[in-house]
Amino acid sequence: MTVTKPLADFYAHVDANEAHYIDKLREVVAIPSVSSDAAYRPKVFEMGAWLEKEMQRLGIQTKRHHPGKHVMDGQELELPPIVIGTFGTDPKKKTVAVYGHYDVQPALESDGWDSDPWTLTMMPDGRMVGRGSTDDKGPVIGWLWVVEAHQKLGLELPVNLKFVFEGMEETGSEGLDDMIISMAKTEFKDVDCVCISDNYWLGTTKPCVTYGLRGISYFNMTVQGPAWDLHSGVFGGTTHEPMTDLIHLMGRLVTPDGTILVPGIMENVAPVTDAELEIYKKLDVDMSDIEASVGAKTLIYANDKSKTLMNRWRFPSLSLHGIEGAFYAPGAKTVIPAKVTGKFSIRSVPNMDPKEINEKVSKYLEAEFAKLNSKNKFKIEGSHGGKPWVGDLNHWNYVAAIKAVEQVFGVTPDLTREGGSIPVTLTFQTALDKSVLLLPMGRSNDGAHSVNEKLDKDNYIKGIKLLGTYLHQIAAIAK
Ligand SMILES: NCC(=O)N[C@@H](Cc1c[nH]cn1)C(=O)O
Ligand SMILES: [Zn+2]
Ligand SMILES: [Zn+2]
Repeated sequence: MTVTKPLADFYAHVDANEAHYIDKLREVVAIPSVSSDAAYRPKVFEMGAWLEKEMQRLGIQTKRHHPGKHVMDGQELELPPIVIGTFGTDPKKKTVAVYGHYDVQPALESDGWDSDPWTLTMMPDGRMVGRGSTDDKGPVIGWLWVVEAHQKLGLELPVNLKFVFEGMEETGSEGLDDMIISMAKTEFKDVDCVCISDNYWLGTTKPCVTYGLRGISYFNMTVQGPAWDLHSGVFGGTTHEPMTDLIHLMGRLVTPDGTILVPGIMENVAPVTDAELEIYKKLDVDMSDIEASVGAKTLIYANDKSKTLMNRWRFPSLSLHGIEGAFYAPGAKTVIPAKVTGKFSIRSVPNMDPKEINEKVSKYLEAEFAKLNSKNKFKIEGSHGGKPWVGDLNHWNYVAAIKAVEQVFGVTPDLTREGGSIPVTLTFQTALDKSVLLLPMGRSNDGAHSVNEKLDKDNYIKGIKLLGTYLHQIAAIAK
């Protein structure tokens, strides 16, 4: 594919500024903007302020939207600002809305990291290791470098941009949906399409364009018994133990082969069509890549690529995440915890309704708890959620993204769905009535949410080129 002079200049500039982009990634990784932990909330604000300052330096007009307060860990906390940026308002140009998040998942070196999660560590093979490198700080700042490169080159950006960067994505995107809905006819009235770079390639070598996400319904169930923690030598065998009840209930949610045991949960999942089966058979995925991302030979359908991808993308799954209040430190403390909270989530797919999921899960667990004849107290609560999303692959937004991948990488991208959730995606699509697509920067083995999260240098640099090329393609196609 021929590359126009402005894009050739843009690519050369991006290559020449690699060290600057890496320095900036180092700066943002060093801000532990963990949204799920009250103790880190000032750091989330610091990261929002960093972005705002950087955007202002580039001449992007910024506004802060304050979603208000929420309660976390028993504390009332200010929600971090949603940073809205406007770059260009030329009515002759298309306006592309770009969404990303500046919060990250928690990370402790003791979880098994090989280096400090908050120090970007450059590996000889090109991996840049650090929390948030791929999810989602690398892609978020990548958009800024597209603007910066055009400015430095004196090149006009062929589209207007509307940035939406939030600091609560990893913890339920509180306040974001309401903001987008309320500003659909004002702030976002000129938006023509939406692009989100916050997911991963299917494998490690071929880029993709993504048109679907699963939804999520996250639950906390609490069993409370004794007024305080007890000595198991004194009270073991004489009192109902919260942990025993909880483990029983957690074991009633899902089988080891992933079958969800909540009655009726699969009712609304559309049956797989023959046409769909064909799509999955044709997908070019290497099972060993998926196995390598797991880091062990534990795949349920190790020899069946279609089943593996369908269970990731188009069937629901239920995962058990943790138990708050349980003893988990090294050593042998003989405690009976007084109160424990089990955390689990269901990834949902089209036609499943979050309200119905909540009702079915609550009714089932309450009935299962009643069967235990325990004198402990039980409570089940839905904490946060989001609906699944599927986009229209035939829209010009997708044509532009596919062409951009072909131009930068010389291959036609995989067209993928994704098992993770970005609740705002569907909100953008429905509230603005515009096409939304996902254009990822990172690879399948980046380890988002896991230990040793990384972004490969090559993906970062080519990713910046990809995001810029996509904007040029939008301008060229959508005239
Ligand atoms: N990169 C998207 C992502 O990681 N999304 C999270 C969203 C979420 C929901 N609850 C907690 N985090 C995901 O887990 O899919
Ligand atoms: Zn993310
Ligand atoms: Zn994430």
